[in-house]
This record gives sequence, structure tokens and C-alpha cells, in this order.
Amino acid sequence: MLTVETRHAIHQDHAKGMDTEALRKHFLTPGMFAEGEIRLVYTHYDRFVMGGAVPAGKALTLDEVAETRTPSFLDRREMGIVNIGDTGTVTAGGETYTMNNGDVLYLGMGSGAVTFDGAGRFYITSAPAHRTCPTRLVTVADAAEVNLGAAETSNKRTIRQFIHPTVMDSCQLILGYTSLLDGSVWNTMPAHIHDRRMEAYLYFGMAPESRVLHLMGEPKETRHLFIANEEGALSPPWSIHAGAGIGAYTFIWAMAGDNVDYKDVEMLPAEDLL
Ligand SMILES: O=C(O)C(=O)C[C@H](O)C(=O)CO
Ligand SMILES: [Zn+2]
Repeated sequence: MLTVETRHAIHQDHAKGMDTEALRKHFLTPGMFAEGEIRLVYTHYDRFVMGGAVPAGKALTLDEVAETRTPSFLDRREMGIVNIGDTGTVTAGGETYTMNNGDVLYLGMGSGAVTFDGAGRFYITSAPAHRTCPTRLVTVADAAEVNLGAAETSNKRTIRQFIHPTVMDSCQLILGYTSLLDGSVWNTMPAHIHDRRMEAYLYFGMAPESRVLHLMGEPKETRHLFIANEEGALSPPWSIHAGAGIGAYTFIWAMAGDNVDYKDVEMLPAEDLL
């Protein structure tokens, strides 16, 4: 079963006046992972799509998605998949890839139908593409590792870059995940914005009762979302995206937009935030 929810782009002047319910309706993406289903969120931020596929031992195929009006979803798109569950397989373009927990699969434009199987919980990201880059399974060992922060500022963390220019080629999708070292709680603090690229987060690896206090909004108009395990957050180009966990968490970040330069950001010292 496939379901697709559309999210329209929101102007910052509109977001400023939103109450908790409206912020959650527009920027939180809960309920993406359901057994036996593929659930997608089609956004109007760079036409980025995020979602989940949980085959639970029964194959699920993603092919035609009415929203794109193309015969097959990947006809004019690329895709990044992260397995946040147990071992499963993804079949596309005549090849079957075994994905262990933490593995990332990049599928180039024109890969055709994508079939998910096994015990995986597959997080799906996709962005429009203009050429076919080679499909590639990227394991943790292949990822580029960046260590940032310090214990004293509670933001000591490891950023693993998978779909990233130093590792492989893609059109506009960049993706990786960030984990916190014991005792650290903050991701992406100091915060930043990048008007050229939207970003989406998926928080996972959390205890059911735990929450991440996710910060969003313009730097001088910050708002927050309390986010539970396996829920996502959409970050418009004008928004910061940062969070502090009330417990352990990891998050997958993915971006689409004008460039694939991870370092191309406007840094915001804490004293610039209101
Ligand atoms: O903890 C961090 O810092 C991040 O993971 C930053 C995100 O990857 C990001 O916002 C990239 O633009
Ligand atoms: Zn960012």
C-alpha cells in the first residue's frame, strides 16, 4: 500500500504567526513508518520527498507515484535510502542490494521500480535529478566522518556523510547521519541556515518516551517542535534546524537545492538567536 501526503512551502512571515498545532501540521512528519506500507511526504521545498517503507517480510514496490506524473517515480529523480532497521533488501535496475542497519543506497535517475523486502525499515529520500549518477551501496566504512563539538558545550558529535561529493556523485541530493557522543545532547549547535538548500531531518534510535526539542524558524523568530522516535522535521531554506535530546538519538539529514556544498552555510553564534 502506498500513501502520499503533500506539503506546500510556507513563507517565513506565515510561519511566524503559527501556533503549536499549525507548526506541527506543516513542519513535522510523523507516521512515516507503518508495517506493510510505503508512506511518502511530497514537499514543495525543492520537490524533496521523504518517507518510509516497512516490508515486514512481504515485498513492497514503489513505482508509479501520481504526484510526479511520470510513469515511474525515478524517471526524473534520484533516491537515497537508509536502512534504520534489521537486514533487508532493495531491488532496483535489475540488481538486488542487501542493506544492513545503517547502510545507505543511492539510486540514480531512471532506476525504475524499487522493491523493498526483508526486515528493513527503509527511510526514503528523493529529489529531482538532471542526469543519471551511478547507483551505489554506501556502507558506514565508506562514509566520510567529521567530528564536531566538545563535551563542555554538550555538542560533541560525529557526522557521517554518505551521499556527499567526497564519497560519491549525485545531482542535488546530499545525505548522512549524525550521532551524539555520550553526555552530549545538541545537534547543529551553533546553528546555521542555507537559503540555497532545504533540509529534512529524521530522528531515530530514541526510546519511545524520549523527545528531541527541535528548533526551527528564522534566527530571530525561533520556534520549536517536540519530536518523537522516527518522526521527521522539514526545514525550509529560511529556517534554522537544531535540536537537543532528552535521551539518546541519531538523526538523518538530507538536503536538496542549488549546490551540494555541505560547508556552504551561514553560521549563527548563539547570541544571534532569539
Ligand atoms: O550536527 C550537525 O551539525 C549536523 O548534523 C548538521 C546537519 O548535517 C546540517 O544541518 C547540514 O546542513
Ligand atoms: Zn543545515
